[in-house]
Amino acid sequence: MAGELSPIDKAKFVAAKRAAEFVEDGMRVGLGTGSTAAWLVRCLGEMVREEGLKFRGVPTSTRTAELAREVGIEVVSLDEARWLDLTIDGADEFDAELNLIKGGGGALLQEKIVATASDQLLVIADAAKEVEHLGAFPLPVEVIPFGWPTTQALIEETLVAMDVMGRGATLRMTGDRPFITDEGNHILDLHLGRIGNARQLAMVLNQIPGVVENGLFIDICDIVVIGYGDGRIEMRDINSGTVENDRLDFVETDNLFSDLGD
Ligand SMILES: O=C[C@H](O)[C@H](O)[C@H](O)COP(=O)(O)O
Repeated sequence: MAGELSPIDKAKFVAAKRAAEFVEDGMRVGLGTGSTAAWLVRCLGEMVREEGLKFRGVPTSTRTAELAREVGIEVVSLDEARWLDLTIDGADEFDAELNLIKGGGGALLQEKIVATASDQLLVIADAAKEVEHLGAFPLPVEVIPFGWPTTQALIEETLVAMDVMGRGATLRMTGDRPFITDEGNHILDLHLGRIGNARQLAMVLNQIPGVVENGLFIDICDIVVIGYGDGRIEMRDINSGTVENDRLDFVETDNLFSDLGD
């Protein structure tokens, strides 16, 4: 139950719980991927079951789609929804301007498409995800399997030319096989350390043949809801410049906590 959660899970949970309050009847909502987004999906499922909330969710991965259906959310595809009122998703890093690194779970492509098709992107994160400069978290780049070593070499040449080489790129693996995304692609993780000009890097990477998308989300996120292990929540809105502080008391919620992980 909530009392048994680690501080990091409590932080993710309170951020997710607060963000779920943004969802209103009739909305079309993008549902992110990852452990924090899984908390959100569980919270929304509870609101559907207990409070009769009626909304349609567009998942950003097969994992999220399965969980959303499991908890009772009406799932529709982006093709059906076309445009979304709101997307709520996690992030691997965010900076003061709410630029993000995403894709630690390999879902960056669908996440970026869904976020860009939304009126608002709200990111939920524990406080440890905030950074001064993006790049300590390896930057995921989705590449098509055909000729991926050549694509990797081109990316590394580009990084050298931009003076952001770090420790180069590695192919993401699952056991002894390359990781495969929902779109059938591979992921190269770029170990950069610090990204000076994230906007420029995001654009340059997508020019390289074989690159499908990169995990830099620049000027896409509107609001971040930051959770802390003691129940505190900080909400920053980049458009209005407002910062709100709140606190959430933990309650026993068997339905939410019976199935940890994502
Ligand atoms: O591909 C995965 C996503 O971008 C996730 O939202 C991101 O990796 C954060 O995941 P988590 O909430 O598990 O830290």
